[in-house]
Parts: sequence; C-alpha cells; structure tokens
Amino acid sequence: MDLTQDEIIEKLDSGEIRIFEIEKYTKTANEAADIRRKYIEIKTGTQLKHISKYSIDMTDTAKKNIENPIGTIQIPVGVVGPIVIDNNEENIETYVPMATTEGALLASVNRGCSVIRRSNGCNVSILSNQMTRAPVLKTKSVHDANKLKKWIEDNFDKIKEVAQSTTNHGKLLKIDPIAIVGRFVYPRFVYETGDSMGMNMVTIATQKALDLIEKENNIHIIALSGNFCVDKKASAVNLIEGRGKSVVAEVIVPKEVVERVLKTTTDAIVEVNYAKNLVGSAIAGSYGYNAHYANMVAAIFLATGQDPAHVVEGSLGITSAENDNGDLYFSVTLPDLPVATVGGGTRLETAVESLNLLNAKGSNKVNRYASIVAGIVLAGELSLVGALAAGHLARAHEELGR
Ligand SMILES: CC(C)(COP(=O)([O-])OP(=O)([O-])OC[C@H]1O[C@@H](n2cnc3c(N)ncnc32)[C@H](O)[C@@H]1OP(=O)([O-])[O-])[C@@H](O)C(=O)NCCC(=O)NCCSC(=O)C[C@@](C)(O)CC(=O)[O-]
Ligand SMILES: NC(=O)C1=CN([C@@H]2O[C@H](COP(=O)(O)OP(=O)(O)OC[C@H]3O[C@@H](n4cnc5c(N)ncnc54)[C@H](OP(=O)(O)O)[C@@H]3O)[C@@H](O)[C@H]2O)C=CC1
Repeated sequence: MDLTQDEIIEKLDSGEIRIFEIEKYTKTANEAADIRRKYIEIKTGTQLKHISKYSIDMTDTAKKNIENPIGTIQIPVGVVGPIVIDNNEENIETYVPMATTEGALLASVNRGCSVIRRSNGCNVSILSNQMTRAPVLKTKSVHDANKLKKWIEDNFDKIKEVAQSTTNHGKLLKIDPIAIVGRFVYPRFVYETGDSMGMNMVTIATQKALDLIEKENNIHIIALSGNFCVDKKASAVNLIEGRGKSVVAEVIVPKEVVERVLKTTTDAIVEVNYAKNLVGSAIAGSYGYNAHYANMVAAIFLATGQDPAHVVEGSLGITSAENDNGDLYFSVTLPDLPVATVGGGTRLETAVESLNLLNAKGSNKVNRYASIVAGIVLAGELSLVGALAAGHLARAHEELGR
C-alpha cells in the first residue's frame, strides 16, 4: 500500500499502524526511520536533529541489529598507539580506534602504548575460545536430576551432532559443569564459535540439543538460559572457567622507562597494585581485581561494533605487578572477553571501518582482534596504575577531563 509520510503519521497516531510496522509502508528502511523519528518528535515535542544525521544504511541494520530505529547516536572516537604486540601467531603494530566520553582516557592509553613501545612490545597469549549457554531443566526428584546428568554425559556425542547441525562454524566442546540444585539441572554447554562472538549461534544450537534431551527424558525445560552461562553478568564461574576469549597480556618495562614516562618507580607501582587491585578488590568482594579494564574494553567495543553489554564480562580479571630486578613485570589477565570479527554489530558501517583500520575484519581475524583488545587493556591499566603511584590521577582529570 502506497501512503504518504503524513498519512503514515496519521495512522500511527490513530493506532492503525504500530511503530514497528512502518517499514511495510515505505520503500527504504531509512525512510521508515525518518518517519518514526518525526512521529516521536511530534509526540514528545522534541527536536532530534543530531540523532537524525547518519550515513549508515538501515536496511540490514533494521533487520538484524535493532528494532524501531530512529537514527544513530554519535560518540567521539579517537586513536591511540601504535600498540606493539607479539601474540605468537604474528607481530602486530597498529593504531587503535576507541570511542568514549571520558576525557584523559585516550591520553592515558596512549601513554601506555608509548611505554609498551619503549619496552620492545608486549606478549599476548590466547588461552581459550569458548562461548557458553546453560539452560535450567526441572526433573521430578533429586534422583532423576542425577540420572539426567548421567544421561547427558553418556549421550554427549549424540547431543553434539544435533547441536552442530544448526551451524557450520560452531563446535560443541563439552557440557561441563552440570550443576544440580534440588531437582533443577544446569548443564553448561561450551562451544567454540570461530570468529563470531557466538551468542546467537550457541543459543540456537542449544535449543536444538534441548529438543533431543526433552524427547528422551521425562523433564521440563524451565528456561533456555538458566543464568549459569553466565551471559552479561559478573560471575565467579566465568572468572574461573573462562568465557568468550580468555586472554593474557604481559610486558617488562625497563626501570628507566618507568621513571621517565610513568614518572614513578617500579616498587611504587607494585605496591599500588597489591594494596588497590588485590587487597582493595578482596575487601570489596569484587570480581575485577584490576583498576579499569572496563574503560578500555568499552571504548574499543563501541568503536568496533561488539555487544556493549558484554563490557560487564570484559571487566573481570586480575592485574599483576612484580619487581623484576628493578624493571617492572606487569600483566593483565582477561578470562571473559566475548568478541567477534564477524556477525552481530561488526557488520555496521562504522564498525567495518574501525575493524579494517585494525586489519581485523572477517574470518580468521578474531585472535588478532582479541590480542589487540588485551594489549590496549594492558596499556591503559599500566598508565592508570602508574598515575596513581605518582599521585597524578586528580591532576590529569582536572587538566583533561573537565
Ligand atoms: C594524562 C596522563 C597521560 C599525563 O601523563 P604525563 O606522564 O604527565 O604526560 P607526558 O606529557 O609526559 O607524556 C607521556 C605520554 O603520555 C601520552 N600523552 C600525554 N598527554 C597526551 C594527550 N593529551 N593526548 C594523547 N596522549 C598523551 C603520550 O603518549 C606521551 O608519550 P609520547 O607520545 O611523548 O611518547 C597521565 O597523568 C595519566 O595517564 N593519568 C591517568 C588517567 C587515566 O588513566 N584515566 C582513566 C580513567 S580513570 C577511571 O575512569 C577509573 C578509576 C580511576 O575510577 C578506576 C579506579 O578506581 O582506579
Ligand atoms: N541469542 C541470544 O541469547 C543473544 C544474542 N546476542 C546477540 O548475538 C549476536 C552475536 O551472535 P553471533 O552468533 O556471534 O552472530 P550471528 O548471529 O551474526 O552469527 C554469526 C554468523 O556468522 C557466520 N560465520 C561466517 N563466517 C564465520 C566464521 N569465520 N566464524 C564464525 N561464524 C562465521 C555463522 O555461520 P554458521 O552459523 O553457519 O556457523 C553465523 O551465521 C550479537 O548481535 C549479540 O548482540 C547477545 C547475547 C544473547
């Protein structure tokens, strides 16, 4: 049906068309977004003139990345670097785009990159690549719960075949742990998901596996996600078992570089790390034994189209600092970094540009991408802990952040 913009707005107002149905009446998805925004401007008496300006094509975006689009937001994006990394697969040297509203953050990460360059680069090791989904199933008794656990263990090959029938790239590695609470059973499905972050992939595959488990056992599926996955929440199980990419980065900073660029000493940094990141986090009951992984993870995630809700997982991890014969040994361990170079938001035009800048777009690039994130977390963590040791934090934010 061909309708004018005004006619569509009238029908939205009368309730004849719902706001998520506008695409049915326009030639392009961008046109639909414009009409929806105009309608919202009228209803709320506001002007959305900045949200209205964008260059991305909404056609795919409105189908795959968002519902009810009205435009885009703009977050300043800058670059840091180059960061120099040896990840045992390749030597990486690249500038890195980061999007944030926090003044002083990029200056700090840039300083960390400078320190790392002057220390002949950092090492990054990828420990594992595993995305998880853990449903909650209800049995009739504790005996049945235990029986179900055994059935899942005994029938792993059959479950794997069914789950993997939904994907070319996903591989079911294990179903472990299988937790039992009363008569509830929580099998944690662990998949390798290639270059994708994998949450859609493992959700679809696990549903198919559950269909089989339900058919062959007398159970009730309470929920496809039983919160033992653990998706988008801080948790001990992710810290211990890992989720997404588990990555470690390290650098040995010569004593002279600590003193000249970070304006402090190795011992002062080791003491800040011990008292703040380790003991301070322990008294807080925190899972983030670090100063600010979330800052670097969030800024790179926004620039490169990762799911921003996964910052909560990327914020988990432990920083270590040691005096190595006067030099500084410094490392960051990120056990829970859900990242992708295909799928999800990585297809958005701005994300494509940022991933191309990193030479980390598409298949066989996710290790490179995860290594860059870990290297940048190392840079930012080193600079902030250095600034705290030197007593420069407040001054830096006075000068650059307000
Ligand atoms: C601000 C600095 C870097 C100054 O640091 P500085 O040592 O006085 O700077 P400098 O002028 O001597 O330059 C040293 C290097 O810093 C970089 N640099 C220096 N200035 C700039 C700039 N304008 N733009 C880009 N890069 C800059 C640059 O890389 C340069 O190296 P070079 O290129 O010459 O080899 C330092 O004081 C610093 O890093 N402070 C820490 C700030 C920080 O990390 N903020 C993070 C956010 S805090 C927060 O959100 C979390 C928190 C703190 O609440 C968490 C917690 O509880 O711990
Ligand atoms: N469903 C949920 O519960 C949740 C979903 N999300 C959302 O999920 C999305 C991410 O899910 P995800 O599954 O990663 O993305 P997609 O749903 O985009 O799936 C990835 C796609 O890429 C294909 N593919 C092509 N090349 C590769 C490769 N080299 N490696 C891996 N896959 C490849 C896969 O094919 P094939 O399938 O044939 O292997 C698959 O079709 C994000 O938008 C996120 O926000 C987030 C949290 C929860």
